[in-house]
Amino acid sequence: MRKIVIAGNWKMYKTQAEALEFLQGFMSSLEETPEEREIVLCAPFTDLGIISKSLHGSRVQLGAQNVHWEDAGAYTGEIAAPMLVEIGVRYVIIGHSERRQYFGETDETVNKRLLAAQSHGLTPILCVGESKQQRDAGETESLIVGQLEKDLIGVDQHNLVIAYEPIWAIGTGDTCETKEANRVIGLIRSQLTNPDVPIQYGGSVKPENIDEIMVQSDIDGVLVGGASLQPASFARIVNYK
Ligand SMILES: O=C(CO)COP(=O)(O)O
Repeated sequence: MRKIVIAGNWKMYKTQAEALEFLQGFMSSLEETPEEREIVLCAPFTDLGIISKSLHGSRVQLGAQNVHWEDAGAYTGEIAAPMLVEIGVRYVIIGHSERRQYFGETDETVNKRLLAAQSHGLTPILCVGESKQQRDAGETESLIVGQLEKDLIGVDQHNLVIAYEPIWAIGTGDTCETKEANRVIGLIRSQLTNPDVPIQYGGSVKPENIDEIMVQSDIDGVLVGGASLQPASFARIVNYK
C-alpha cells in the first residue's frame, strides 16, 4: 500500500500570528480524518518554530519549502538541513516550479538539495511538471522524464515524495484533467526504481475537485497552494471522501 500524503504549501503567506490562527481553526477538523493519511503543512521559515511548538504531539507533520545543500557556511539568506531538523521539520519541498522559474533553480541544484535533505533524515517532496508551452509542443513526457533522470541521481527512493505540478495549472484555477494527471503520474511511476514512492498531484486543488482527484488510481495525495490557506478549505481537502 502506498502512503497518502496531503500537503499544504503556504508559499510566502502567513505571519506567525496568522499561522497560529490557522491552526486554531484547522486542528479540530482532523478528528474525522483517517489515521493513514499523512498531513503536512509546508510553512515559511519564520513560522516553523512556532508551528512546531503548537503541533507538538499532534499528527500533523511540519514541512519547509526549500533547503540548502551545505550543512553550514557563508551562504547569506539560505537555510541548512540541520536547522530544520532541530525545530522538528520532517518534510521539505524541493524544486518547486516557482523556485525553478524565479530563483534560478536547476536540476543540478535540485539534486544537491535532495541529497542533503535525505542525509539529514528529511523527506523531500520533489516537484516536477511542464509549462503550457512545453505541453502545447508535445514535450510533457520528455521534459518530465528528463527532470526525473537528473534530479534523482543518487537519491534514495525509499524516503521520497514526488509532486506532479503542471505549471499552467498552478494558481490559475485551471486544474489538469484528473485522468490526464493520473496518466502523467503513471508515467512518473514507470521511471522509478521504487514503485511505492507516493506521487501527488498539485495545481488548483480545491474542495470542489479533491474527491475526483483522489479516486484516480495512481494519485497518492495532493500538494495544495491557495486552498491550504483557509482552515475550512484545507480541512475539506484532508477529509476527502
Ligand atoms: O504550487 C502549488 C502547490 O505547490 C499549487 O498552487 P495552487 O493550489 O494555488 O494552484
